Amino acid sequence: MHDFLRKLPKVELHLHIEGSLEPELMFQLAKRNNIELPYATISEAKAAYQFDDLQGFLNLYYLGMNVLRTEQDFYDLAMDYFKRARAEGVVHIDMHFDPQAHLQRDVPLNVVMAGLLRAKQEAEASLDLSVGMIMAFLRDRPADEALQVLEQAAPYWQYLDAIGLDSAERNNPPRKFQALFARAKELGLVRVAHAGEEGPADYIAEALDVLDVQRIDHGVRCLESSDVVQRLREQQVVLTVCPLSNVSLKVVEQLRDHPLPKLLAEGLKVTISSDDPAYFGGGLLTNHMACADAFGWDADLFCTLNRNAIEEAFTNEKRRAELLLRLETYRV
Ligand code: HPA
Ligand SMILES: [Zn+2]
Repeated sequence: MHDFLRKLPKVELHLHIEGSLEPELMFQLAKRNNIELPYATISEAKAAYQFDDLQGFLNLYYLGMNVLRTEQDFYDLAMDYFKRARAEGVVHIDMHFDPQAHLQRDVPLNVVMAGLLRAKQEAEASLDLSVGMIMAFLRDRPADEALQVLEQAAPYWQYLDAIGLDSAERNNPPRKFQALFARAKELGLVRVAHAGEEGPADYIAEALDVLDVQRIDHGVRCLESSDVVQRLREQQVVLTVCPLSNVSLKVVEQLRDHPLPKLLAEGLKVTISSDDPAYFGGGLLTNHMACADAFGWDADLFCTLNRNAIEEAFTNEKRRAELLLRLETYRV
């Protein structure tokens, strides 16, 4: 099965590019930019990646990205991940990025966008990898700051596939960002949001009702409400489930306890993603392999999960048709 999964054309809809920053690159960029790291060695950094919850992870995630300063840094960050993912058989990535986390450190939006867009264009031209762009807003920051950043991003609206909502979920309900999401809708931007990772099932319903999102990132806690499950099933709202992330952040104790089999049994539109691969023990292939080991899934199921992801990916219809064909050809 592992060999099948390695070659399977895989698509991930939920990846934070800043969470793909491997300690090796973090050390290189720290040196290049003359920045002191809180870790003496690469192995010390890796050893620190033990989390009790989402907040524990976010603290190190925001610390790590402090090495990102120049356009070249953002290009290197993204291209490093794109090459690694492509070598693992990934053919499309919808990439979240967190402008507020960089603006707070006085890294301007044009630096972030120029680096990421250059990497995207190069990946699409030369790596046979398509990339969607999701500008994410930090839900533990003020709502009016998010609105200002969206307005400030006007020159880049044309390059965005969607806006997203991430960071600390508890006590930051979707409704806090009603105005932001209404503005994004007015601009014709697609909307997605993290909901039901650490927050309750209510937040999933609220993200659908108040933010009018097209996707739910994570969403695993939907199982706590049969109403929410029914709704997700009826509307076939895609869930971007991140198995190894959920284990690392103790949403579940171990992968065998993960609700993925239940989500599938409920008839939900499930996909698999890596979330923050540098922090959670591996990329999309590793997540697939871990699920194969934990749940004994067959090839058909993995094809279905990736077909779901292709159907929902932020790409053009030509690329979508090409990826669907490639998946079907691989299956037989
Ligand atoms: O898993 C996550 N959840 C919420 N916010 C995040 N920002 C990066 N990764 C995550
Ligand atoms: Zn996430």
